[in-house]
Amino acid sequence: MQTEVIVVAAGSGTRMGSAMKKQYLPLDGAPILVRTLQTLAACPTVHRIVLVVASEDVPYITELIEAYYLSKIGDVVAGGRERQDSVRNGIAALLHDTEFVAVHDAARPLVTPEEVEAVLTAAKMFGAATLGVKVKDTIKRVDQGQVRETLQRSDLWAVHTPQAFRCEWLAEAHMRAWEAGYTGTDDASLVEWAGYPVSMVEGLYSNLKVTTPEDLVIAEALWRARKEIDIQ
Ligand SMILES: Nc1ccn([C@@H]2O[C@H](COP(=O)(O)OP(=O)(O)OP(=O)(O)O)[C@@H](O)[C@H]2O)c(=O)n1
Ligand SMILES: C[C@](O)(CO)[C@H](O)COP(=O)(O)O
Repeated sequence: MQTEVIVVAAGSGTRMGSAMKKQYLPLDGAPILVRTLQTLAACPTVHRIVLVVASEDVPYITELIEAYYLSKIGDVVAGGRERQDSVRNGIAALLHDTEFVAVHDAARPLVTPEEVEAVLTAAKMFGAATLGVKVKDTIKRVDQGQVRETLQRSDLWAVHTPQAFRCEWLAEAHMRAWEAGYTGTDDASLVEWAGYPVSMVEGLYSNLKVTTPEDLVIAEALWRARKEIDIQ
């Protein structure tokens, strides 16, 4: 059963506000993207990785692949304007016999092989699955500075990546969304919109998305703490 992962790394990292794109900033001495790719390559059920990057970064990515001996990277393709466009370009580069595909943010370098395997296992059982965590804060819906509603926290999950799918479900959802002009901030929402069920797999709070400068400080601390535990 062929399984591929699309890693989306074509964002501009605007909210990080750094001179270098956030996916290339160092995390314990190596670029965030490299940390992410090394973890995915270490997963036994991942056969091949499709890496989506900004077209101007392709020469740098080629250097990174060589310098860090990155394995399982089958294709490097150009990203699009929005994340959804980048995933769609990644889908076009999947092999024809691939049955299951996971989509992962380059900006989530702290994902563990166990999380990747868990979400892939759930997708193989149910067709589509996402990692997520129960929200810890109380969430309110606010409009024009006014609280309109306090949501039932026990129903709410913060959604992470990877998200894994039967390949034809993801491809169909993306194609239909593109035709209909439907947009979503994650791939599961497109698959839900296309009418397919999506299972939730409980992940770790540590699988944060490095988005703003404080996330990088937290990610670095978590990474080092994990390394110390591994050494002991
Ligand atoms: N056009 C885009 C936009 C985003 N991404 C990727 O999607 C993931 C999640 O996106 P986000 O964290 O929002 O990254 P950016 O879009 O780079 O951040 P910002 O919104 O702050 O510019 C990242 O790995 C990012 O590189 C992508 O491949 N193509
Ligand atoms: C896919 C995602 O990481 C799930 O949390 C998130 O939705 C990406 O969001 P962004 O809009 O690209 O920041």
